[in-house]
Amino acid sequence: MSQPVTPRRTTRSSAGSASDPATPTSPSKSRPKSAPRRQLIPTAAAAAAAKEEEGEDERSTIDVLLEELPGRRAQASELLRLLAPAPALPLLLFGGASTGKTRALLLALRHIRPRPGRVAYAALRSLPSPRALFASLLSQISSTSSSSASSRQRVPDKPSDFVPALRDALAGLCAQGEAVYMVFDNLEVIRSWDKGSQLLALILRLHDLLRLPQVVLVYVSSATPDAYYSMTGSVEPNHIYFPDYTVDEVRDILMQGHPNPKLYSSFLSVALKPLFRVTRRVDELGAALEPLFRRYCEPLGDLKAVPDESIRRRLFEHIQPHLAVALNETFSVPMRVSVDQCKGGNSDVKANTKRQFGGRDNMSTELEFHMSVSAKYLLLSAFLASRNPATLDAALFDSTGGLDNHKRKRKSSQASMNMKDTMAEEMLMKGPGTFPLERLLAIFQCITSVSEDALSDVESPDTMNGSGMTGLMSDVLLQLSTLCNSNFLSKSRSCPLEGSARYRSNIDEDLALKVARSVSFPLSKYIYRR
Ligand SMILES: Nc1ncnc2c1ncn2[C@@H]1O[C@H](COP(=O)(O)OP(=O)(O)OP(=O)(O)O)[C@@H](O)[C@H]1O
Repeated sequence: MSQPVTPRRTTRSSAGSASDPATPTSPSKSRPKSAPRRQLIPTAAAAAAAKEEEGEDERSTIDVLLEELPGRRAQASELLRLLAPAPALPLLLFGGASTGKTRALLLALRHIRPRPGRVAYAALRSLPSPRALFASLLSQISSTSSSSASSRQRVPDKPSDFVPALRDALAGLCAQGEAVYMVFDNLEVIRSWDKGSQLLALILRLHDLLRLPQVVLVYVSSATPDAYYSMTGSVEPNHIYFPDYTVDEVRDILMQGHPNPKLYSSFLSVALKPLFRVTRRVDELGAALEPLFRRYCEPLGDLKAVPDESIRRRLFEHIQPHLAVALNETFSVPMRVSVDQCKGGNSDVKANTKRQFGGRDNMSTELEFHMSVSAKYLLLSAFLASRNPATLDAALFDSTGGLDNHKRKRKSSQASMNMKDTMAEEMLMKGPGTFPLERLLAIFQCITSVSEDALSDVESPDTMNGSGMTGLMSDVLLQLSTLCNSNFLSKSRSCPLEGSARYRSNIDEDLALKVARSVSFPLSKYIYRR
């Protein structure tokens, strides 16, 4: 896969006459004026030189790093290039969930080998408040800083007090002249905090505010550089994009270090694609595939056996029904494990913090982890039924259940603008509408029939008989009552005229889009907009 490569920006060692980093606490006063700026961070350069001398060893550690990051070769090389020697600008790693940003960064830092205590890592998902963030960073820095005053200091409550406290704590470390890496992982979490936008702007301006060139700020986030830097007015950081993995990359990741690669590869050729349509997240896929692989191996006496064509066929037939069930089941990811493998150096600290992951974006995370595929489709159907006027159902779905763009276009061009405006206004005033069970089921059937049929890959061509869809429909009523109990839908009392209950969706468009994304359903095409 071709990856975008970020051109390297000026580094401190090459920056020459970049802005004066001197601060009251900086060692620059004692430095002879003629000293080149790169001497401020001699260890990075020295380490690089020492590493070069190591020759063979060095090459092999880079190879090891790249091997530990299948699908992220370009990003890993770029990380190494941009992290050492310490760059003049902050670095932003961005991309979707579970695209390996944290893993790549931790492995790269392990490779760079900053001295102990020279990485401060804030796992924002595990930090509940600004104060907890301040405390975490200050304690990590102060524990190694020689400044005894900074280790005794109070944890600031206000962001405005945090910056001087941080500078004070960092000054001790920077005086020793080496790079200090400060990482903010899952930066977007800050937005959800009280007055989060202000704090976020401040965190992103730390580079300007601290003016300590030895401090390398690394931001890890799902948001793009423009999203953050448009609000700070600061210079754009160096950035590295982590795109979603392709199915082949996920296969390489999952195959890593497997004791029986031939057997596992034949299993993945059957099981990975259908699950990949439900989620692209490596951690979720790993968790969902593990029990399936045990099932797959059941008919085998010897787990070390290399399966021939006839065994593969037998195993395929054995796993097929389990796969269909798994697609409709809960995904559960017990714990993030990547950082476990990043043992050694400073990454242990980070591993622990990362594993405490939980936190603030629970709602969407829980959804991704614990809602079955059919429940997701049902929720989407309910959202559409509440959101769209019933009169548009016929135009939105064709006779085979799909979205008939042509028909929809013709219809909408026939409808008068006035009618549309009134309808849209009414919808806005009334909020989400109620709908009967029959309409919900009709929409459910339509969208499940046109969605990228998640079950098609499970069925071999000669056994394709729609049994998967029957499975998807079979527990709909049960799912419906679960969704009502969990307050995603509400059920009103029976309508005196119709004599049956009506339902209403309680979720907003953002959440609906998130659910739709997780099953690759093009929801926005079905949402009525004026
Ligand atoms: N290239 C890879 N090789 C091996 N495992 C990987 C790779 N990429 C991701 N993973 C695994 O996927 C999970 C998530 O990875 P990681 O935490 O690095 O993603 P992330 O992009 O930081 O996610 P988020 O934005 O949600 O924090 C981890 O368990 C990690 O081990």
